[in-house]
Amino acid sequence: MLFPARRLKPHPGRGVHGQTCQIVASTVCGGVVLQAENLAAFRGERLVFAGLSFSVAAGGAMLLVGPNGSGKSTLLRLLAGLGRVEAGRLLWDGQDALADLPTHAGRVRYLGHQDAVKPGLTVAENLRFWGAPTAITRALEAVDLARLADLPGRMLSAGQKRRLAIARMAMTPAALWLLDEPTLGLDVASVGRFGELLAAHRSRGGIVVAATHLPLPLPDATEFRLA
Ligand SMILES: Nc1ncnc2c1ncn2[C@@H]1O[C@H](COP(=O)(O)OP(=O)(O)OP(=O)(O)O)[C@@H](O)[C@H]1O
Repeated sequence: MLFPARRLKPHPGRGVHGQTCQIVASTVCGGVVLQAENLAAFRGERLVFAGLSFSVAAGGAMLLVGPNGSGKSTLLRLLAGLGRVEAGRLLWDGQDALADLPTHAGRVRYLGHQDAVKPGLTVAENLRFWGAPTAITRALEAVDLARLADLPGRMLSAGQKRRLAIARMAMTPAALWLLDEPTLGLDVASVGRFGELLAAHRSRGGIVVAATHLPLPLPDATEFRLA
């Protein structure tokens, strides 16, 4: 079902214009902005939200907050190119972000509720698709899992699985990190290490959009509330 944008009530979301891109590397180039204009989405037959508008600039972060069922995960899926946009537009650097889904997929890392750890592979083997051994070691050190590198994935605790998922996300450069309750199950030290990865990503001009009910180590993030 198509939903005419002009009938959708705008959401009082705030735009964000964060730092400019500091490093033009294999991640993000300067001035990139993620912009949503009057987005609407259904889940099943139900309109979950409509009229969502916001923007996040390179180096910026936005926290999606709101009660259970308000559509935070739905919005993240939509930003990842995984959901259907019923109305409105998602722009990347001024262009339709979803016109070329493979290109969009290449700029996105999505950390959802599932950690996608393969139980029969070791911790290190779980990352081997994503980089060379040195990069794997670095990524495991960043989440303090290096000493468990040879342990089968099935033997990890919930928090350790989440740390492995974070390591996988951080291994390959991508401009846009989409995080759904990323710190669920993490201990205090792991949240601190995750904060360092987030800061490094943002200092390279990366963008973070995160849905959460918990405090996140994202200084200066703008809140975007879903009703
Ligand atoms: N697979 C699905 N099929 C149909 N409806 C769904 C599906 N997944 C979620 N929904 C509905 O979409 C709405 C938004 O759900 P969503 O998961 O986006 O909310 P949320 O804000 O992330 O919630 P929470 O804070 O509990 O994680 C809810 O009403 C939910 O019942």
